[in-house]
Amino acid sequence: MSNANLARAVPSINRADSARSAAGLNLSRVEKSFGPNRVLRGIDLEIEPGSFVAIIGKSGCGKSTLLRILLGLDTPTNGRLEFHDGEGNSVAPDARIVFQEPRLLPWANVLDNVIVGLGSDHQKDDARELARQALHSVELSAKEGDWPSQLSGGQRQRVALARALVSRPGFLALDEPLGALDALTRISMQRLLSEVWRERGFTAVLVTHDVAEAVHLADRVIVLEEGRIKLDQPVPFAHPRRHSNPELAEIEGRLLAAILGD
Ligand SMILES: Nc1ncnc2c1ncn2[C@@H]1O[C@H](COP(=O)(O)OP(=O)(O)OP(=O)(O)O)[C@@H](O)[C@H]1O
Repeated sequence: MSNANLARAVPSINRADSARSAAGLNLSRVEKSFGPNRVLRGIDLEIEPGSFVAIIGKSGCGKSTLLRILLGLDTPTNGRLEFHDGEGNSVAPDARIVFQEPRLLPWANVLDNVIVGLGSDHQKDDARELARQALHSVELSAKEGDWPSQLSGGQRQRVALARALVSRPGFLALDEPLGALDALTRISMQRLLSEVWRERGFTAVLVTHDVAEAVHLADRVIVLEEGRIKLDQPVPFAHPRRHSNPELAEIEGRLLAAILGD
């Protein structure tokens, strides 16, 4: 069973309405240079629809550059990438991103901040309903009328997650989304992120510096080194995962050794 199918086999959460829109992605010999600086040096990567992939590696190895290319925010110098539906059909990119900083509008309340994620082509009532569903997914329904300044850091980041999810994207990029949170909030956000991913069924690509977080959330962890894939490590365990699982710790050790070159 593939990792994505293994995740889908978890019975407790219904993915039915969302898995149909999950997008897969193929990258073929993707390279990126900034002047003489060769940042990505030939990335071949297949990401299955509905899977959760984490990208880790030392600072400056090209993680954010790769994520920007996946999202179409930057173009590769060479190579190609293609979103697909898992059945051989190309699909238009339908991707959203969550950054380390929540980037909320300070003059809009929580509900309106989430509605922003829909763009302008929705009826008002429809938009409010979709935003309420997204807030429910991140367990923030009670705060819909609050201002961003009234929220904790973790709550602000949950609003940012709801804003990214409100349009039900098939592909979600996460660029260190939990990096600014304290350790305990971070752990509870990891649990929430895992639940939301299983509930909504999008494809997730997470850039993180936290190896334990990568192993806790992802089906597969990619170690980048100097713009190349050094290790492509499956994490073949069903969700939800316990942080204390010794098998996860073993994979974590393997990943750390790859990053540090031990
Ligand atoms: N717009 C840009 N113009 C020039 N160089 C860039 C640009 N964006 C990234 N780089 C360079 O690309 C390299 C990789 O940067 P990137 O942000 O992808 O690394 P990273 O692995 O995400 O690092 P970190 O973990 O520190 O966030 C760095 O040498 C950086 O200076």
